[in-house]
Amino acid sequence: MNSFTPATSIDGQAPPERSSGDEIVRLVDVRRRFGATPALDGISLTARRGEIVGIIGRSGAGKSTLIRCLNGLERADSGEIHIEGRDIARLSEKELQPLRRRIGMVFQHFNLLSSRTVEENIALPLKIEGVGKAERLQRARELLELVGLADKAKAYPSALSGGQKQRVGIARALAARPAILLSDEATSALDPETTRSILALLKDINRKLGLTILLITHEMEVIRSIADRVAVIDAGRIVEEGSVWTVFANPETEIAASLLSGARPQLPEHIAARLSPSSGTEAILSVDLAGPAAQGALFAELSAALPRSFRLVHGGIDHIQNQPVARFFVAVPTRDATLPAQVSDFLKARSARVEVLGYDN
Ligand SMILES: Nc1ncnc2c1ncn2[C@@H]1O[C@H](COP(=O)(O)OP(=O)(O)OP(=O)(O)O)[C@@H](O)[C@H]1O
Repeated sequence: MNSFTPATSIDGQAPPERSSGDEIVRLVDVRRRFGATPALDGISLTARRGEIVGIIGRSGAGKSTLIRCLNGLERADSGEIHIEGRDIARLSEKELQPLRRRIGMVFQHFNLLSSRTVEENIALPLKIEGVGKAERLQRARELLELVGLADKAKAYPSALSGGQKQRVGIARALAARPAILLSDEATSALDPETTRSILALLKDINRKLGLTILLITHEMEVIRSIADRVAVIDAGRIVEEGSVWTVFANPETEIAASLLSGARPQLPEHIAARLSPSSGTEAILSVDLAGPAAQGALFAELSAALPRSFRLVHGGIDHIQNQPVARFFVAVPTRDATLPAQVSDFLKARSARVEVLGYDN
């Protein structure tokens, strides 16, 4: 794990406290159309200071358009885009410049300049701002320390691994002390282990600097690891939004459930393939539980109340944002035709979501 200098040595101040009115980003009914395609079809979203908000959607959902509207590279057709209280939709190109510096961008393919050293890459945004050489190199060294690459200041990007390049990309994004870090698929080009270390770095930076992070991704695992809140975007609309653990526990839309499919237990394929919709010796039930409901001895109680009423087929308990999120698949014998309904009623009375998926023999 990397060692970090405290926030005070980076920004000269402690991370700010989060309060309910502390909105850094506020989008109100943002629309952007390309010909007949509504790329953004009325997006409303907020991010508070110090919050990590994940925005997830499939290819073509509107994520890139949303990013370009947020950083002022694209103009929305209508709606409001407030960054730290200022509506950028109403600003001229000149007025936009200083506001753009409030948003640090981290890219999927790092976008480092191969002809510049690591410290020069990090210092570049400050050079463009006219900051003196000594000051910007000092800042670059602080940031290299923060991202765990103090020994790579004089290296060129070609000598770095993908994970190290992304650390440099993150350091560069922080150079101008932004209020928001906009991460555009920052881990999509990295292997799983490097992904974990980059996500851990983003989380540490978020905690230590109190930085707001917007995490744009198509991977639920990324959201699961570090986001506080998630917004699911589809066809230019936010179709679902909530704290990460509640969306994982109870996805309300098909698109969210489908994006989640790799990140939570599914009925094994070979069992799913042979299920009959109407009859069999066992009913196969999915059982979803989360939060306080997942903390009790549910299956022990079920066993005591209805002996030999089920067997566990698959599943487990995850912990997301320190909340238990459980998903099990159970097989209930149908020799007593009322047993599946009895089991289902017992579990539902204890706040489980239960669905009969089909019948097996
Ligand atoms: N410049 C453009 N001209 C025409 N259509 C566009 C343009 N930019 C985006 N679109 C369309 O708008 C919709 C949203 O595209 P966008 O690139 O924002 O999606 P995305 O979620 O970022 O997808 P991906 O993950 O593949 O990058 C798509 O239907 C896309 O074809």
